[in-house]
Amino acid sequence: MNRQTGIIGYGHMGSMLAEGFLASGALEQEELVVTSRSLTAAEALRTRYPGITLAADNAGLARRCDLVVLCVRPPDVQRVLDEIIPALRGDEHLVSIAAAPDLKTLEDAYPGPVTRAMPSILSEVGRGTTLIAHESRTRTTEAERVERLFSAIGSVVRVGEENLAAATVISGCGPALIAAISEELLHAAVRGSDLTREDAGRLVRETLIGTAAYLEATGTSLEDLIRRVATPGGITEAGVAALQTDLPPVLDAMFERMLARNAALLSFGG
Ligand SMILES: NC(=O)C1=CN([C@@H]2O[C@H](COP(=O)(O)OP(=O)(O)OC[C@H]3O[C@@H](n4cnc5c(N)ncnc54)[C@H](O)[C@@H]3O)[C@@H](O)[C@H]2O)C=CC1
Ligand SMILES: O=C(O)[C@@H]1CCC=N1
Repeated sequence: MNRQTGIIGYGHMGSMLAEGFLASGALEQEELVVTSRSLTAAEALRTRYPGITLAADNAGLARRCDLVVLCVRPPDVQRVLDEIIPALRGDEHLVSIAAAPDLKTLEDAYPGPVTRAMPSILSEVGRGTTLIAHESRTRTTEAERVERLFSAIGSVVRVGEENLAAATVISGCGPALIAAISEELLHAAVRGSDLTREDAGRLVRETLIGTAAYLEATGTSLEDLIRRVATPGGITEAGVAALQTDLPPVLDAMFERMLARNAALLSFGG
């Protein structure tokens, strides 16, 4: 039986997964096949890992692999499925990392085992969580193989598909959300003081990195961290109180918009 793993779409995520699976040793070079609309970027990977295969097209990749990971954007998924399904026997494991379509659509399109995996860019540094939702046809051995693969680049959390969108907001989208909030802190400091953008930016970045390191090293909860920094009657307390009053409706609206966007992607089938 063919045991090669295929990655279709060598963009931000596809390249991160290919690099991570190879660097961690989760896949041997000979076990990986990659294809994409343009193979230029993947050719650089093959220079470093000469044993990998670059397939000329998606159907060619599908014919070689028993595990196929779709790493294209939601609007491109259907076209890729149309190309690969005729080339698959029907027992290969199809894994989609796209925000859409949902498992039901994938399951209706393809008779074999199907899984949705939602990685995070943080797996590029080994610190991301991949959310995994398997459909009912996926057998334990197949589920475990996929989870082992993604565990090599970070942690894996199984979620029911009904919670995948909400969990994606936190883990998959989270790095961008935290970066956007940090950027707003930077802008507020520049608007409200004589700090230069460069100085405020450096402080925000160091504080962000330091906060993550502190949480990790001490195991402190977010709530306790707030208590440790916010001296009673001090300046942090004033800022935290402002955030606790004004942020919940902002974040509720953000969450709602993100889930609505996710639902729209799902209803277009991508
Ligand atoms: N960027 C992120 O942090 C995350 C993205 N995702 C999902 O991952 C998927 C990919 O996202 P990115 O890597 O950010 O996008 P991207 O645009 O960087 O990469 C997509 C790649 O697919 C290739 N492609 C497009 N059509 C193709 C086709 N017909 N055949 C073969 N290759 C094709 C493109 O050339 C490109 O290299 C999306 O569906 C997204 O929902 C999931 C979790 C996190
Ligand atoms: O923004 C997106 O749609 C993708 C899914 C999770 C992170 N990036």
